[in-house]
This record gives sequence, C-alpha cells and structure tokens, in this order.
Amino acid sequence: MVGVLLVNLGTPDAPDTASVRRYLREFLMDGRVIDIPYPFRFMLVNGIIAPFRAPKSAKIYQQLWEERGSPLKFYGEDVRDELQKSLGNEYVVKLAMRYQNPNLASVLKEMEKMQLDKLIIIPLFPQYASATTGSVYERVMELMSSWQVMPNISLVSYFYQKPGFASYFAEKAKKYQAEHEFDYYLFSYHGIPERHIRNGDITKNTCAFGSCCEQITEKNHGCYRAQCFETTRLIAKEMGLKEGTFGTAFQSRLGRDPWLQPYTDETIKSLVKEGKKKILAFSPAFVADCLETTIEVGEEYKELFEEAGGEHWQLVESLNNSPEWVSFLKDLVHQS
Ligand SMILES: C=CC1=C(C)c2cc3[nH]c(cc4nc(cc5[nH]c(cc1n2)c(C)c5CCC(=O)O)C(CCC(=O)O)=C4C)c(C)c3C=C
Ligand SMILES: [Fe+2]
Ligand SMILES: [Fe+2]
Repeated sequence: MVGVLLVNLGTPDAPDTASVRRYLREFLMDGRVIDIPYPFRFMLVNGIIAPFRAPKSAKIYQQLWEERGSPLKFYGEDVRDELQKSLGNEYVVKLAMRYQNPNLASVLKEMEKMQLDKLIIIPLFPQYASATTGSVYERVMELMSSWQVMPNISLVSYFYQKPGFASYFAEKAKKYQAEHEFDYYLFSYHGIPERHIRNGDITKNTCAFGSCCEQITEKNHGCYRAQCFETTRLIAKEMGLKEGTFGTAFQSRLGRDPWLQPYTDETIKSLVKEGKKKILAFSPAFVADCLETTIEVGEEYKELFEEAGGEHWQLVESLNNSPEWVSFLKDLVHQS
C-alpha cells in the first residue's frame, strides 16, 4: 500500500476569537515562520500578535467562512476524496494541516498503523519556502522519528514548474478575458521576510533581491523569490502575454523588517498612476482560495485599486477542487 499525505498550512477551527488565537499561536510560534530566538518569539506572539490580531482576524474569517467552513479546509477534503477515487485502492490518501486540524500528528499515527510500502508527502505549496514546505518536512521528520519501520519516503519540494500548473491559471484567465479587456496582469504571491531567503542561502552568493531572480538557474532554484518570478513567466508564456503587460509582487507583510519586494499594495498604486486601469490578478502561491486570496487580493486590494482610480479589478480563482488539480496531483503521485 502506498500512502499519499497532502499537507496544507492550516486554518482556525472556527471563525471566533478563541479559535483564531489558538491558530495564530501555533502558527507563529513555529521558528521557521517567526525566526527569532524562542523567548523573544514567545513574548511577541503571546504578548502582542495573538491577543491584538485574533479579534480583528476573527472578523475577517467570519466574512470568509462558508456553510462548509474554511475554504482552505473543505477544498482540501474534496481534493483528498477525489484523488483517492482516482488513484484506487492500492493507495491511501490523507489530508493534514501543519497547524490545527486535521492534525498532522494524529494523521501520521493512523498512517503508521497501515504498514505502508511507500509514503509520498506533498506539501500543498507550489513554491518552496522554509516557512511552509520546510516547516512541514521538519515536523513530519520529527513525528516519524519514533517509527520502528520506515517506509520508502518521497517528498515533493515544489511543483510550480510541472506541466499543468501554469496552464490551469492561463485557462481560467480566458473566461475573464472573454468578458473584459485587461491592460495589465498582476501576479501577487505571499511575502516572506528577506531574511528567510538570506538564511537559506548557504552559499551566500545567490539572492540579492533584485534582477538575480529574473532567471532560474542551478544556483537559485531553491530561492522562493526566484521561483515566484519563474511562476509568473510560465503563466504569462502560456497566456501569450507581451513583456510590460504583466508583473510580480508580494503581499501580506507583517512587522517592520524588509519583506520580499515589490510590495503588492505599492505596485497597485504605481500601476494606476501609469494608467493601468483594468487589472486581472492572480494568486499562484496558493492552491485553494483562503483569507489571502478571497479577502486580501479579491476585496482589500480591489478597494485600494479603486480608491487610487482603477476601474476594473478581477481575481482569478485558485485550483480549489477542480478536476484539473486532482489530475495534476495524480500525475505528481505517479512521478514521485
Ligand atoms: C511571519 C509571518 C508569516 C510568514 C513568514 C508567512 C508565510 C507564508 N504563509 C503562507 C500561506 C498562508 N498564510 C495564511 C495566513 C497568515 N499568514 C500569516 C503570517 C505569515 N505567513 C498570518 C498572521 C496569517 C493569518 C491571517 C491573519 O491573521 O491575517 C494563509 C491563510 C489561511 C486561511 O485560513 O485562510 C495561507 C494559505 C505562505 C504560502 C507563506 C510563505 C511562502
Ligand atoms: Fe501566511
Ligand atoms: Fe534573487
């Protein structure tokens, strides 16, 4: 039997302050997410971020919540079930979250009892970052370190470059292009502090946070910023976009340290000033719509764009529970 473990970031159990606080505490106490010494992280998260952010974030989660709960979770469950059907009974497909539920420790305990021949672990992040895929690997290795019988293990570090990923977004965009003309295509990715990339660069000569990310090479292929720029180029190529009509930016910064640039909010204001009034936005760092796509890109950036003088803003939906995404994962399993 082959086990397939899909792991996404996680989401609160409910859109109330207590659940959001619990989620933020677990998430932000991860040393790969807020990479400062433990005592400072403990004070920052428990004394400032979680208490002040939880009530505000809970209100936003209430806007996002649907009858089935948080989209990140229910789309994950749909994909798990469809992938299971598609792979058949020689495989067992499970979904876990790095933070909160379905809990990674309980899911791995269940899988240990299955005496698997092979375990394929797919963190659901298209581009590699230490804060996401790196953290999933660290936790999985920690939890599996007590297993007496280790199966063959396969880990998927990133998949933005695999055939089918860029074409999905290009195909989805066609529907909106048929309804409207756009004068710019903006690709917005979740940001990370620049320090995360500097710390991951053991050769100390790859990322300078500038034009070095404009090409993927043997040296920078593990750089999150370079992978995001490459994702944009691959989707733009599929769509046949001309140079100058599309761009990459980074959203959701937290705190005062420099995060990956250009920042999405500043980019939007500059684009409007340059006369770009009809924008089609993409969020290809996420495989399911969530707070960061639906609310931040779909609503908050739309508002910012319109306040600055923009006329038409449209977000392209994520992979969610689409058959194309399930079939992409099936291919990924077969290749792993
Ligand atoms: C130091 C802070 C953060 C880093 C680094 C970070 C990296 C990172 N995150 C995602 C994906 C998601 N993040 C989501 C929410 C979210 N992220 C942070 C902080 C950091 N993320 C916070 C505080 C929150 C909570 C939301 C809030 O309170 O405003 C989500 C959404 C989850 C949902 O329930 O909808 C996702 C997904 C990636 C891919 C990434 C690095 C590449
Ligand atoms: Fe995040
Ligand atoms: Fe770079």
